[in-house]
Amino acid sequence: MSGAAVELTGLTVRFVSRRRRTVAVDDVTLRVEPGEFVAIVGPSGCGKSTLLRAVAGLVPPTAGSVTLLGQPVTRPQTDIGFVFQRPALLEWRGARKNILLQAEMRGLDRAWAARRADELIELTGLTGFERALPHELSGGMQQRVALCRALLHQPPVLLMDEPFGALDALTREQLNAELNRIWRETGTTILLVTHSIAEAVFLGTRVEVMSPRPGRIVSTLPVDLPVERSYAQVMTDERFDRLSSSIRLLLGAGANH
Ligand SMILES: Nc1ncnc2c1ncn2[C@@H]1O[C@H](COP(=O)(O)OP(=O)(O)OP(=O)(O)O)[C@@H](O)[C@H]1O
Repeated sequence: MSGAAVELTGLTVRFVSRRRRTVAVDDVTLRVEPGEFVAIVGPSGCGKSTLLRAVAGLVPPTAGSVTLLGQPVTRPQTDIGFVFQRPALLEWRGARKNILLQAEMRGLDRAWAARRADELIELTGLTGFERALPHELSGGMQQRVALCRALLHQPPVLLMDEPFGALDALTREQLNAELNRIWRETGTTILLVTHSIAEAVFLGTRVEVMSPRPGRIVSTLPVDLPVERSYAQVMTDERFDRLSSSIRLLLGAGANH
């Protein structure tokens, strides 16, 4: 079927080494429409990162298939954006130059890339810190730089693997609110892996809950909250409580197996 931003069909990923065989992802079928924000939660080691890596073409499926914008994924995908838990910035380059690295690697038009970098710097509140080196930036600001770098080439799909896991709770909330705005303003399709139930519900248009390894999708929960979200509003919304409790229950139930 065409039209999906990402489509996984019976995706299974098995790792085989001399010592062990691990089924990291087991028969996952998932369709993500353009513009959706899908949050993926699951117990540690259940295969969430492997699933994202399969979408990026960094891990080949053992069985099943992955398509990105209707095309089969058979090699590392260069059009997508990827944000990891650690920002992985070059220590000797300022914020703006770290963002522009993406343009240099892709040979993008320099004037276009410079304008785009400035837009993103403004969008993420980094104005005034363009020349600051990574060690002069807070963890939250470093992650903003990584986000700008991932968005520079206007990827249709952004993969995020626990991007705010290393940040303190307040910075995390602030970045969640910013990510909600960036997602709305750019229309990017986002797949986010997170350990935080609150983050998943706050950001997602739906939450996919995975089982302990071998990772399967045990439940899909649509998030029936307005597209534009503020923490203060969402945290007091009874739909947030209801969804969070359901997810907690599903994760707890899974842990007993
Ligand atoms: N390249 C690899 N080679 C062998 N085994 C791997 C490889 N990558 C992941 N695994 C194994 O696959 C399983 C799933 O790992 P993965 O990192 O996808 O889980 P996760 O849900 O993202 O974990 P966490 O939440 O702790 O980050 C783990 O048992 C892991 O040891």
